[in-house]
Amino acid sequence: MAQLMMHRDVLKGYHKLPTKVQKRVASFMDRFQADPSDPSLHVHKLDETMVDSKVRGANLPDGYRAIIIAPEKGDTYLMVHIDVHDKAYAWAKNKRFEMHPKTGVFQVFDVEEMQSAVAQQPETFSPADNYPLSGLSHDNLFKAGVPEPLIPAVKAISSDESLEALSDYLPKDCRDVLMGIAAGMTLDEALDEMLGLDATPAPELVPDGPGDFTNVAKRANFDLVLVKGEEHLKDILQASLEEWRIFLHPYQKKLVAWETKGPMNINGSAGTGKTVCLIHRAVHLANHLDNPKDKVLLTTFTTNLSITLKAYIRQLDENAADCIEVTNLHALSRTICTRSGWKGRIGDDEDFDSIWASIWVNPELGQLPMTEDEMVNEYWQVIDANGIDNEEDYLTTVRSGRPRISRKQRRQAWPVFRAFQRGLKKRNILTVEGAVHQARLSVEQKNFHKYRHVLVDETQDFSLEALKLIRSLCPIEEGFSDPLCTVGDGHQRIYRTKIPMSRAGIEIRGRSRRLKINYRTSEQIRKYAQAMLQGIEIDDLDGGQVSIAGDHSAFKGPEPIIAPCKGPIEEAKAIVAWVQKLMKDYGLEDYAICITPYKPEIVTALTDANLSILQLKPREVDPGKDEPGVRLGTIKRIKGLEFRAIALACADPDDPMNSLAKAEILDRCERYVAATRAREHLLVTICH
Ligand SMILES: Nc1ncnc2c1ncn2[C@@H]1O[C@H](COP(=O)(O)OP(=O)(O)OP(=O)(O)O)[C@@H](O)[C@H]1O
Repeated sequence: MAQLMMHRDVLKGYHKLPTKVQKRVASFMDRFQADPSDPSLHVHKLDETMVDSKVRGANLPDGYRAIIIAPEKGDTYLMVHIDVHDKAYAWAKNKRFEMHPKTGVFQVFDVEEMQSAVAQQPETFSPADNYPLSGLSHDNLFKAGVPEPLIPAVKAISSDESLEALSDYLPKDCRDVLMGIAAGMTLDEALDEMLGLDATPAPELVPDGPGDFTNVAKRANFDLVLVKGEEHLKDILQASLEEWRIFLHPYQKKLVAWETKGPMNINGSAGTGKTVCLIHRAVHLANHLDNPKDKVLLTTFTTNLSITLKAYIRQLDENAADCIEVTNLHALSRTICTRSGWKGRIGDDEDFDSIWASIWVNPELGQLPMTEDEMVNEYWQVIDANGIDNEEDYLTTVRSGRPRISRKQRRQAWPVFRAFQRGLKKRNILTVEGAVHQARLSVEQKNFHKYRHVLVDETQDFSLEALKLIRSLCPIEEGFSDPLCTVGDGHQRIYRTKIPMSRAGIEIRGRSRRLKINYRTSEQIRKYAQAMLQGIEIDDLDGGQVSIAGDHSAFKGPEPIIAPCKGPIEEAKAIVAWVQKLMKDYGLEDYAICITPYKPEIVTALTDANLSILQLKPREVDPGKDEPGVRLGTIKRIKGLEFRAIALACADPDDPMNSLAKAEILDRCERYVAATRAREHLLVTICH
């Protein structure tokens, strides 16, 4: 029986096709797979007009045509395009559709188009000295996945500008590998890190010639999915096509199924598909559980993200979802404490203020080594965050990122901290971190079970205690495979200073991998956001530094707009004008636009302009297209969300955006997080 694979672009454009065409394509699937030569399907050769003789046309209603690529070997066919007759054939005319004989990746390319792009390169692109791509031989370019007919054109690339300009004409796999090499990787490193491919792929992964599409699904495939029939097509398309469910990058696929003996880590800048990887991995592990009683834990730092993940897991695989517990760290800690017999509650600011107040008025309070405010800060940042409950641990703890204090000062401070902890105990309350600490002790004392697999998102924001809790919940001592997978990004740490995972006994050395292709944000916004953190050493979550070499976005877009404004009224006006332009000129819906942080002047100006608004509340899901309104949210609230357009309202003279070099690292990272929520459009208002 024949197989029919569909291209990502066909599926992406499916809902825009006339209903009659959609219906015919759906019924076509089953009939074609039963007999591709069935004359009622009207599939015909187009030899004379097409550069590639494998191209076939299939008649659809209303003058539409599907472009189908027939194999030269095997019986796997590819449906790669649908449009009205003339447009469909014009699209296919000069293209070639081939499996790369070395990398085994399916590629679509147009030699003529590439050659004319090379000829039209501006003279301002002067060749760089010792440009890494210039040194590559014909054979190595072929090994890098460049299609043979494009090699002469690629040999003409001699600067980053030229690579960037020609990247739109290269198949994306070889674009990614070439970008890796241009950023300083060796060819083998680039194949591994940009594509997830071994330098010498296993023989079964290499096609038997460029026209052999057999086993495409098992290879490093970006864009093709095997559609088993009409029902399967419906399932793939659901309400709208969610590309992340169907089309993983080959490197993401590799990480999803990577079998490890110990904890593994995935890092990558914002928007590189870490969470997508984690969701797929959770489902993959749930589908391979040996014991039906075993459970997978998927946890996050923020409540908002855990709500989103729960929905995504169900969307991906209903059955697997039953074996996956999705919860955020604090809810998890509370559950463990309660199930282990604790009957208290988590305190709030009022409780804590009243305990501190009782300490400051105690006549026996000795001399303080710092101000009261500094003492309170020290408690939350050091004692609470590290789960310290005795003086010796406080004297020896590493206080990274905190102002220096002597051992004598620590000794003087400890009785105050002990008094605070006694105050908590007397009232039978825990701090949030205290609950994490109690939870860890409960698990270590075997009052709560371990999970078969644990997966963690937003690990960069976990405290040492939280990391220790995670460590205690996964079966590392038992020697089970894939005990823990952590995901995080040092660029996005907005709650605390860095803590190497090894300090919590989580050893990821040799099992840490980095994703480099940004799917969310245009290249222009990615570069702008990255520059906001220039000069800051970004860690790999384990005490090392990350390299952003080779990082790039999957698509391009307009440059971010920087608007200097004199005061909040002018800022609000600039934002309203920008929102109106996006809606009028780019057809953006109001719910696809978000303003952060927001101020009363902005709310008034939007309302006066008859624009509806929706304030994003903590712990409530963004209703998306179901509820209109320009979104307004704090930076912390919009972490984990994404929008087609973001306005970062930073015109207040005190906003860190106006003096980035002097700003606190956490503030800079917050602004990085906000900017990278934007897919296509970014407006930044700054102080004039
Ligand atoms: N293989 C893929 N194909 C298409 N889209 C993808 C793919 N992987 C991820 N995406 C999309 O890219 C966006 C970012 O993905 P994701 O949230 O997983 O990234 P992330 O690295 O976790 O981001 P952040 O750290 O900023 O939260 C999402 O819209 C997601 O659907």
